[in-house]
Formats: sequence, structure tokens, C-alpha cells
Amino acid sequence: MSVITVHDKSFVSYLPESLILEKIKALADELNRDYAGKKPLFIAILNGSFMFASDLFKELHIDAEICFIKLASYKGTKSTGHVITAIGLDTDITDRHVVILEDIIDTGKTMNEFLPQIRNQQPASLKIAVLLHKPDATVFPIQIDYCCFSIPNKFVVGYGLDYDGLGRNIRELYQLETGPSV
Ligand SMILES: O=P(O)(O)OC[C@H]1O[C@H](OP(=O)(O)OP(=O)(O)O)[C@H](O)[C@@H]1O
Ligand SMILES: Nc1nc2[nH]cnc2c(=O)[nH]1
Repeated sequence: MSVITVHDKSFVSYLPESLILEKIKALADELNRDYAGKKPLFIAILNGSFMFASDLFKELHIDAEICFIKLASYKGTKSTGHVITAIGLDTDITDRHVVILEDIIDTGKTMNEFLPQIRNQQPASLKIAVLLHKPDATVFPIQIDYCCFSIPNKFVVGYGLDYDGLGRNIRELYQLETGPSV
């Protein structure tokens, strides 16, 4: 087990890159089957999902489009409770098969605030695919359609996820040594 320090906190190794990529490949296989002939539109939520979205999209072999929006609510290891849309949606999603890509659903607040905006635009279908889900931390009821890993309620960094701006470039996932995230 390796330990790293990011800012003032210690994190221990949790999910190796090989396992993350294996799960993403399995998810892509499922999406290739479920969305064949539907030309889905993937909406990736920046910043945290950039690595997940990139690795997943490379494994899709069907006709598919991707666009990006930027939502943010975390400061340090805690949710501020306010979800800010820093870059909004610039693509018409009416009658499109939409799949939202998120790195993590923790409290569920971000998704809970974003989903009504998407539903208002009447997509043909709407599904959510996440790399990580913390079921014990989720307080807003979100239906997650595709999930790579259910994880305990501990703050994680790496593979696109940050602690106060740092750690996104770490290839594997690390977990805070002690304590819950919120
Ligand atoms: O379920 P929740 O408790 O709302 O947490 C999930 C959100 O938190 C992270 O975003 P963050 O606000 O850290 O922004 P970032 O992606 O730019 O790091 C993550 O990317 C999700 O969007
Ligand atoms: N980096 C990071 N961002 C989050 N946003 C919500 N939960 C988390 C988490 O555990 N780690």
C-alpha cells in the first residue's frame, strides 16, 4: 500500500489504474450494445470527469458525440452546497439519446440540480454513467444507470479527481486515510 500527500492530507492507494481501465472497458462494451444505431450524445461534467470521459470514449465503436459542461460545488474535501454552472450546454439535446458522464456521485446534489435542466429540453432518453458512487453519502435520490465502482464514504483523489486543485494527474485512485468526505 502506498501513501501520498496532497496539500496537507495523506491518501492511501485504493484502485489501481489497470482495474479502473478494465471496468471502463466493460462499461463501454455495454454502451456499445445498448446504444448501437442511436447516435447517443454524451455530456461529460468537467472538471473531474475528463479522464473517465476520455478513456471511455476511446472504447466506444458506435456513432456517438460528446460535449462538455462545467459544474462545481466542492471546496477542499467538502461540498459547499451551491452548484455553480461555470460552462453551460451549447448543444441541442431535444430528441437525442443523452448519457451524462460523471466522475463521482457523492451527496447527489450536483446531479439533482442538473438533471431538471436536461429533462426540460426533452431528450429522447436520459441515462447517467458514473465512474464512482458513494451510496452511503448520497442524500438526493438519483437513478444511476451505469456505475463502475460503489465506494465507501471517504474522499478520493486521482484519475481526474482533485483535492483543492491537485491530484487530478495521478493515474490511480487514492483514498483519504481517515474520516468521511462530508
Ligand atoms: O454528488 P455531489 O456531492 O454533488 O459531488 C459530486 C460532484 O463533485 C465533483 O465536482 P466538484 O464540485 O469537485 O468540481 P470538479 O469536478 O471541477 O472537481 C464531481 O465532479 C461531481 O460533479
Ligand atoms: N476529489 C473528489 N471530489 C469529490 N466530489 C465529491 N466527492 C468527491 C471525492 O470523494 N473526491
